[in-house]
Amino acid sequence: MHSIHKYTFTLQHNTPILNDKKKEGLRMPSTPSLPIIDISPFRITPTNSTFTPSQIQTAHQINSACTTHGFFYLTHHGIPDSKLAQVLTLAREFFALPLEDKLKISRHDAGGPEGGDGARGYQAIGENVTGGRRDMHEAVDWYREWDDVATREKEDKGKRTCEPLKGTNLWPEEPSDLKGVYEEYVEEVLKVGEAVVRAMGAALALSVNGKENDEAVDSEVFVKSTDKSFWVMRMIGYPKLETSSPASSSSANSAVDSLSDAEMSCGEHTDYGCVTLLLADPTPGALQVLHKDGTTWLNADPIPGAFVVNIGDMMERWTNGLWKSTKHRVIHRGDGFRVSVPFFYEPNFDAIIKPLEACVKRSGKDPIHEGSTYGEHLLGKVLNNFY
Ligand SMILES: N=C(N)NCCCC[C@H](N)C(=O)O
Ligand SMILES: O=C(O)CCC(=O)C(=O)O
Ligand SMILES: [Fe+2]
Repeated sequence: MHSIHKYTFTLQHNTPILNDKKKEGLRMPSTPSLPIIDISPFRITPTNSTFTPSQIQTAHQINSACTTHGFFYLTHHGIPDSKLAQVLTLAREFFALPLEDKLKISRHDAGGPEGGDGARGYQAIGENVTGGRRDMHEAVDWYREWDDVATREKEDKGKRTCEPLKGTNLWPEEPSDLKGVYEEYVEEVLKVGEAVVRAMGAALALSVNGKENDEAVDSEVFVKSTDKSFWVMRMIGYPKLETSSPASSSSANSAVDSLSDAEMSCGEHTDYGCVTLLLADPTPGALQVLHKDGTTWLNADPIPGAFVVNIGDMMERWTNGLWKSTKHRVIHRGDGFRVSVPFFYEPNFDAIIKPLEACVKRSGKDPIHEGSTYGEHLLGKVLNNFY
C-alpha cells in the first residue's frame, strides 16, 4: 500500500527535541515514534462478547500505546479526508476574520442563563492560561449542550458552580457553512470516540483479566460511562511565535526548556477526560509530547488522514496509573498560521470515575484517587483556564 510508505517517511522525521542547550546540534539516538493504530475492527458494535482476531490485535496495540506513550495515531476511522480538510479550512477562514467579528461570539457573553463569562465561545489571543501563564493562541470552544446533562440537579450544593458550562453554544455567522459542517462533524467524531473507548475497554480486559485478579474489567465500562459524553470541541488558531531568544534556531530543536519565560503556544498540560481526537493542519514540530523518560519531547507531527489520539486524566484514574495521561504542549515557530481542532471525547458529566478494582490490583499500588465525577474534575480545570 502506497500510504504505508508515506507514513514511514513521516515517522522517520519524528526526532526527539533536545532539552539541554549544550546538546544543541547533536542528535539523540532514534527514539521509538508514536504507534499507528487501525481502529476499523472496533467500528462495528459487537453482537456477542467474544473478540475477533483483528479486534484482539488492535486491542493489544492500544494497550501497548497507552502504557508507553499515552499517544498514538488513529487510522481507518471512517471520516473522509475531504471532511477533515473542510473542518480545517473553515477554522482558518474564521480566524482570518477581523477581531470585532470574532468577538461577536465571545465567551464573555455566554455564561449561563444570567449571561456573563462562560467557557463556551471565542477566546482571544492571550486569554487562555496554562500553568498560570498566557498561551499564544485564540480558540472557540463548544460543549455538549447543557440541557442534555442528565443529573445536573446535584449542582450548586455550596460546593461547586456549573455556571461557566451553562448557556448555549455560540456559532459564528461567518463562514456561513461552519455551523452545519461542525455539527455534522461532532456526530461523526463521537462515533470514532466510542469505537476508541470500546477498543480501550477490550485492551484493558485482555491485559488485566486472568492475571491473579479476583475481579475482571468489564470491557464495556468506558462505553457505558460515555454514552452521554460531555464532549468538548476546540477550534484553535496559533500565530507563529516571535523568535525573540538567541537560543532559538530555525528548527524545533531550540533549547526552549532552558528559557523559563519562553513563549508557549499552549503550555504543557494533560487532557482532562478519556480520549482526545486531534485534527491538525500539516505544520510540523508544533505539537510535542513528553517522552516516558520525563525529559525528552517528541514531535507528534500530523499524518494525513489520521487523528493524533491521547488519553486524558480520567483514563489514568480508571486504570490506576497503568495508562498515563501524558503531558504535551504546543510551540509553533514554523511557517504560517497553524490551526487545529481537538475533539475531547469525555465521560458523562455526572459519571463517577474511580480506579477499577482489577487495575488497582494489577498496578500493585494504592488507589490513586477516591473517586469523583468527571464534571467536578472539569470544573476545577475550566475555572483556571482564563486570564
Ligand atoms: N479539555 C482540554 N484539554 N482543553 C485544552 C487544555 C489546554 C490547557 C489548559 N489551558 C489547561 O491549563 O489545562
Ligand atoms: O493544537 C494542538 O496540537 C494540541 C492542543 C491541545 O493539546 C489541547 O487543546 O488540549
Ligand atoms: Fe491537550
